Amino acid sequence: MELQELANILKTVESESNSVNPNALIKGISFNSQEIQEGFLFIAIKGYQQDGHRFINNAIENGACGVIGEQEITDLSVPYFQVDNSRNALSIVSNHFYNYPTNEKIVIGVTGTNGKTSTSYLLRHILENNGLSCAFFGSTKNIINGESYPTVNTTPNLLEINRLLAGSRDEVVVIEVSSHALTQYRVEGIYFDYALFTNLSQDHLDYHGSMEEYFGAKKKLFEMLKDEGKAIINTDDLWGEQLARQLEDESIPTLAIGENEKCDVKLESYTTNPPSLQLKENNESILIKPLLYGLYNMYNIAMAYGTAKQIGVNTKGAIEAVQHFQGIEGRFALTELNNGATLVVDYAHTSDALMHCLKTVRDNCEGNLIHIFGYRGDRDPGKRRDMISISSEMSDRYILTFDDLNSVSPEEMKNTLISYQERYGNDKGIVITDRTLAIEEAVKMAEMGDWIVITGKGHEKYQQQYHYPVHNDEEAAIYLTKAKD
Ligand SMILES: CC(=O)N[C@H]1[C@@H](OP(=O)(O)OP(=O)(O)OC[C@H]2O[C@@H](n3ccc(=O)[nH]c3=O)[C@H](O)[C@@H]2O)O[C@H](CO)[C@@H](O)[C@@H]1O[C@H](C)C(=O)N[C@@H](C)C(=O)N[C@H](CCC(=O)O)C(=O)O
Ligand SMILES: Nc1ncnc2c1ncn2[C@@H]1O[C@H](COP(=O)(O)OP(=O)(O)OP(=O)(O)O)[C@@H](O)[C@H]1O
Repeated sequence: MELQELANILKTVESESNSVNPNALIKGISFNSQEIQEGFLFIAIKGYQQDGHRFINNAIENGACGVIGEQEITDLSVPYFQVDNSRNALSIVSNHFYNYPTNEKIVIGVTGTNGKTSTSYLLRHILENNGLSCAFFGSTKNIINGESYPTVNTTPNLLEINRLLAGSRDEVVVIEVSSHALTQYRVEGIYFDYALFTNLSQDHLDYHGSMEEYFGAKKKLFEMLKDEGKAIINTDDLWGEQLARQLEDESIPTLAIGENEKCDVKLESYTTNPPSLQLKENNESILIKPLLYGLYNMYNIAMAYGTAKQIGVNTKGAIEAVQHFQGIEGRFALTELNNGATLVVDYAHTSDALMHCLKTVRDNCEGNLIHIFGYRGDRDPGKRRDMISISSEMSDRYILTFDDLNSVSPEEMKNTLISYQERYGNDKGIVITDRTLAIEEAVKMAEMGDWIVITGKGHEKYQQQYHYPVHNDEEAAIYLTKAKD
């Protein structure tokens, strides 16, 4: 891509500059001045922490051959292109630079508050087991040509997506699409073949302001469907039902998943212990015996199954694949501990997910349920009261502890935990701020047949250092039960 093409691509004009070579070939793109190399294009983004426009000179010193930004700037030594929205420009330019790699693939976006990762993994597993290679972008990792790559965000920006997809031989790409990504134009310019909506419940209101705005952000995904694309919606969720109605008004084809008789894939019945799911599709009854626990996973399965069928997977192949799916790291991950207790490590960090997780444990646990959880620093405080209410109601004992503190000081989070316990907790609960000491206490309390449930971090490594030298919840519980012997 040549520098002089940019004005056309971005529908803007180049500002006056002393530039020597407007025909220069752009060798790479970055929105981080520190990653700029000779011949790269720098895109200045006004972020939430810093303003990228402040780093334009730094980018030029590092070799930028051109700059895109939102501010009016006239005196740069390289061509400058002023745009209304730099994040959108990043998507537009990266699509041109990499020659629209998503155009070659069946593109599936999965959104919703909970269940994006679970549904996406299930779907990828069904497709891969039925001969369709599938790239994946999500909160745990990205997968291209079967190779895993680390990720910072649930949804990377289009520059990163395109960079990885440029070398992809996969026929399908499944992308977990967060509401942040939709408001930050991270997937702008992708046209989706299928867009999935799992559910919506309170989260991220610190960012979106209200549930209506949060829903509005999620809805953007369905405006990005191809003309022949299809929405796949859990209509048992109230927001899902609303979305389906709106899309019907807009004549966007929808596949409804739920318990209602009118649903295209109907959840006829299910048992959670042992797990089994009876679906009805085109008057045909389909029995699936998955390895996954929890009613919520029956919905995740129905969503993934319905999508795979749309893509052309046959019923038998889809059922077989679901039945062999082993689960996902950090999502209702079960371990039998040395002391005879069962450990569940789960990523639940909303009140809805917590309710589903603890309900699933209750369905399976005959002994006591000991729950350990915390509140993540810098994340929506509006969900905290419901989280403690659910835990204090559904568990036999609970321990409030640290989750990632992010920018919050240990003292402040300690006071928050004590205050929530005093105001909304009950006498089943205690506060032990050090997460590993909290797990040690739970291990001491637990007897044969009890379940210890640790939520919030799932597969993730600890951000802070704790008393015991372990890196995640599962490791901590195993280490501490061994230590108890
Ligand atoms: C609050 C937020 O969403 N931040 C996202 C945003 O970063 P930002 O633009 O605010 O970054 P910034 O630090 O202010 O920097 C502004 C600009 O200056 C540039 N800079 C900075 C320093 C320098 O020396 N030179 C330079 O050029 C930076 O590269 C950047 O372009 O854009 C980045 C690139 O796309 C994201 O990686 C980053 O996600 C951060 C890591 C994050 O934690 N986001 C969370 C809230 C998030 O997006 N979560 C959702 C999942 C939610 C869910 O659970 O469902 C997700 O999709 O991950
Ligand atoms: N369909 C669902 N409905 C409600 N809760 C769910 C559902 N699926 C999963 N959960 C709960 O939410 C937790 C996170 O699941 P998952 O990682 O699939 O969601 P996610 O939407 O990808 O979350 P995040 O965006 O935070 O990564 C699970 O560990 C489980 O407790």
